[in-house]
Amino acid sequence: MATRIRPSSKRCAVIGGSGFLGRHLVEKLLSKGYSVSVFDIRQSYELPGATFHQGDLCDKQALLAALRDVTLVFHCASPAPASDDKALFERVNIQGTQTVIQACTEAGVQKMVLTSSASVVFEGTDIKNGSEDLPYAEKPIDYYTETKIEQEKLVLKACKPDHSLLTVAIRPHGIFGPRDPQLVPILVDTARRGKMKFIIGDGTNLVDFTYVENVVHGHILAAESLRPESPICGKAYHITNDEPVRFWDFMSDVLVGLGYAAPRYHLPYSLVYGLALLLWLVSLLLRPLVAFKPTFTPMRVALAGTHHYYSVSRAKQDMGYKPVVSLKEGIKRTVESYPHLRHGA
Ligand SMILES: NC(=O)C1=CN([C@@H]2O[C@H](COP(=O)(O)OP(=O)(O)OC[C@H]3O[C@@H](n4cnc5c(N)ncnc54)[C@H](O)[C@@H]3O)[C@@H](O)[C@H]2O)C=CC1
Ligand SMILES: CC(C)CCC[C@@H](C)[C@H]1CC[C@H]2C3=C(CC[C@]12C)[C@@]1(C)CCC(=O)C[C@@H]1CC3
Repeated sequence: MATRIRPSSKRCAVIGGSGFLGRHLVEKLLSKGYSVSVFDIRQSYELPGATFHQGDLCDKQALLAALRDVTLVFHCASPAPASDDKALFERVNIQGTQTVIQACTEAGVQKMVLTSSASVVFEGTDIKNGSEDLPYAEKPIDYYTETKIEQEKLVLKACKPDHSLLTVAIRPHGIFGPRDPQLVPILVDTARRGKMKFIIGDGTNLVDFTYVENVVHGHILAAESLRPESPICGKAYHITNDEPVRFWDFMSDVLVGLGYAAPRYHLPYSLVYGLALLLWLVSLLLRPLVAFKPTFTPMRVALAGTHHYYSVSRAKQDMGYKPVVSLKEGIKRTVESYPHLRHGA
């Protein structure tokens, strides 16, 4: 009689593994002895121990090929928030995530860890030490957030009481670190265009920025804690640096570290928000004729001018989470990793 080989519990898949967070996750998993199947619409690197599967996560057959013998799936794929493309967000984050869940079920995957976002509860107004009990945003600040909410609901609902599939969602906030394609490059681009002179509001608003290795650590802890009897099944967890910082101090540290001047002049929050909203509406109306993307979108202004930091007590209690890299060290490593973005480079 043929014996069925049990898939190894150290064989996992990272959907979105070519991205910023995905690649850091793949590297850490490999260093911990996992073998990794990387699934993404693009291949951005090669690594021993990682097998690449290029495909769209909306394509179940392509996913099934990548999930063969896999027991654990990390789903960290999403279109970039800056794409501002409603149809794309819906197709990838909602329908695509449904397809990922179906593929996991058909392939016999036992555990799934979703990268959600702390922004699923953010409506553009202050959140101070917010817990996971806050309700989902009724008026999310953009399409990206709207679809991240639906995505998280789908994944948490897919957690099966018969334990055939266990799921958990990680909600990071403001991820930064080497190879980040968003935060530092946008900041530097804005500074190079002479637009980082202003502080939106009084500059005292506290925000979470999370070093990428802490986000990776939270994901792996969640995966390794996900067992039928575990309290984390079907739940969402904030993962941050647990060191809320003034938004404008963080921006200034990165800018000054790279040789640029820190912003100095204050502008009233409501004025900048109103202007950003107006500009966004104009860009929407003109979209068929000219494509221009404002730097100061209403979403970025809201993120830059309000308090939004989150409690990680639940992750500490249920999975023993503790950040592994401090904010200061994270900023240092990040600044050092971008020599080409230094002033004058
Ligand atoms: N960067 C941040 O500050 C935060 C990010 N997140 C979440 O973390 C996750 C990872 O984000 P990042 O690494 O920053 O983004 P990223 O853009 O670097 O990575 C996303 C990856 O998903 C892939 N992808 C997109 N559509 C796909 C599709 N249809 N099929 C297969 N692959 C597809 C992309 O090619 C890319 O490699 C996302 O789910 C994002 O929503 C959550 C909170 C904060
Ligand atoms: C032009 C400046 C006012 C701001 C430049 C920095 C911003 C590009 C970033 C500051 C906070 C970041 C952030 C995200 C993207 C990059 C920033 C807006 C997210 C929207 C990424 C996706 C998420 O899930 C939430 C993040 C919140 C913080």
